[in-house]
Order: sequence, then structure tokens, then C-alpha cells
Amino acid sequence: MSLTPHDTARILVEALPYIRQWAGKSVVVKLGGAAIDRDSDLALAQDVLLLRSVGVRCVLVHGGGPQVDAMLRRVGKEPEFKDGLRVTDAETLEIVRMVLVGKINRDLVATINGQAGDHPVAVGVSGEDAGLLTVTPRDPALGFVGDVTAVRAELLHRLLDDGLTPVVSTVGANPDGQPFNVNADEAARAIAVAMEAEKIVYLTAVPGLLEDPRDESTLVQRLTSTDLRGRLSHESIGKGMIPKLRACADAVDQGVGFAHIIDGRVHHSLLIELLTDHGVGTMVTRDAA
Ligand SMILES: Nc1ncnc2c1ncn2[C@@H]1O[C@H](COP(=O)(O)OP(=O)(O)O)[C@@H](O)[C@H]1O
Ligand SMILES: CC(=O)N[C@@H](CCC(=O)OP(=O)(O)O)C(=O)O
Repeated sequence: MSLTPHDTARILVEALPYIRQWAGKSVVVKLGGAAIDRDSDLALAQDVLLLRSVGVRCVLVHGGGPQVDAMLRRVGKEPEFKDGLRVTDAETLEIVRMVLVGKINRDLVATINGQAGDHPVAVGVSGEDAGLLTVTPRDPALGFVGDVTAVRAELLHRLLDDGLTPVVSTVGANPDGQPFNVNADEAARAIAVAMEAEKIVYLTAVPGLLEDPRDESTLVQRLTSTDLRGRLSHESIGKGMIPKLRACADAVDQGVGFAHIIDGRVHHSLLIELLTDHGVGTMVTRDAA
């Protein structure tokens, strides 16, 4: 079915109130490794560029857990996790940096700039760059895994002020310059809070939080951070979801207006979330005061 010019005009006009609502606001989008795929990345690049062109200050933060797993196996190392965090020895850290900073970040920057015509805007940054993400070691049993203690949000705001779109890899460093692996859900939360973002959107490979992870019709559409915290220990919530849910609850409790978990496999889900009244996925809000 093709759209008439009038249909197209109507769609654009319907987006107007949403464009007004989000123009000038910061939105952190976290792309999970589970949702990274050539076709959906292309659609995401278009969404990010469209949002930017109507004044939304979009920062793209990416993960890449499954891609790191694949590379580790290629070099004969079995991935190991404790409580959802990767046990990261020196060799694993090197592979994490190669895959996140050297491969996934480059690919996303190329995909966005490839859609941007004569005006490439995507800039890749690692959390190690200019002290963007300062970290402190988490637990000696995890090796080089860090918790974010500070974010130089002004660096991201400066890039956005210049019309550029930051694409962030979540490797941080301690004050001695030693790199550390950081969970990408948690790093995106820290970035959103430090930027005073209005929204954080997690793009992953499920429609959102599911009451029953095997049944996509059990989507939880909306809940508060308190409700969410109450569910964290529930047996229906499996490994990958736990850091994402905790990050959503922390984000809204620490000042981010809304946190969303949406399906990154569905093309243009980001645009649908921001510029239409079709809520997609799970929305987390603060408790009413
Ligand atoms: N209750 C649940 N609802 C939705 N997804 C769940 C749930 N419990 C576990 N999961 C799993 O969590 C995964 C998302 O986490 P993860 O694989 O780490 O994604 P990402 O790479 O996007 O961070 C989903 O693909 C799903 O398999
Ligand atoms: C410490 C830790 O576990 N770091 C993660 C960083 C990547 C990540 O979080 O990627 P996803 O968003 O795709 O899960 C890892 O090494 O897998």
C-alpha cells in the first residue's frame, strides 16, 4: 500500500506535538548487542538522524555482549559471568575493547554517517576518551570490571551543541588511565543521569519486560520504579533483564523523566516511541510524589 502525498502530510502533522515536546531535550538510546543487526541498525540510524534534525539531542550508547562472546570463543576462551557481569581478565579486556570500540562503535558510526548524506554527524567516543567515564573497580573476582563514578557529561553536550551525534562505547578508565569493562545498561544510565536526560530508551531483542519471558503477549506496558524494584527478585526475570530493569528504576529515581525498554528488532521502534502516540514496549516512571 503506497501513501498519497496527503497521507504523508498528515503523518508529519501528527508528529508535530511530539516534535515540540522533545525538541531541545536529551535522549539517551542504548542499543544492546542482542539487538544489533545490519537492517535494524540502518533503520535506527535513520531514526537518530531524523530526531536530530528536529532538535532532539540524541546520544547513542551501545553494548555488544554476544559479539564479545563470539570473539572470545574464536580465540578459544569460554565467556564467564558472575551475576550477569563478565569476568574480565587482561586478555578479555583487550577483546572487549577490540569488539566494542574497534568494531561495533566503528560500524555504527559508519552506518549513521552513511545515511547522513553530505553532512556526516556521528562521532565515536569511548568512555576512556577525555575522562568521559571514570570508574572504580567493582570486585576483584571480576577482574577489570568497573562501576562508573563520574561522567563528563559536558563533553557530550558540547558535541551535541555542535550538531554532532555521539556514539559511545562503554569502556571506562580509572584515574590512572587503566581501562575497565562496564556493563552497558549501567553506563547508559549513568550517562543519562549526568546529562539530565529526559528519556532513556533501551533497545533490546524482546518487546519489553514480559510477565512470562516465553510469551510475548505478556508485555508489561507501564510500571513505576517501586513496582519494578519489587519484581527484580521474581523468578520470571532472567539474567539479561536484571541490569536493564535496575538501570531503568535507578534512572527515573535519579531524575531521568522516563525509561523505556523497547524492541530493537522492530524497525523504527525508536521513532514510534518518541513521535507517535503508539506506546511501544515497557515504560518506567517515577512514583507519583
Ligand atoms: N521477564 C523477562 N522479560 C523480557 N526479557 C527477559 C526476561 N527475563 C529474561 N529476559 C531476557 O533478557 C534479554 C535481554 O537482555 P540481554 O540479552 O542482556 O540484552 P541486551 O544485549 O539488549 O542488553 C532478553 O533477550 C530475554 O531473553
Ligand atoms: C562488565 C560487563 O559485563 N560488560 C559487558 C559490556 C557489554 C554489554 O553490556 O553489552 P550488552 O548491552 O549487549 O549486554 C560485557 O562485557 O558483555
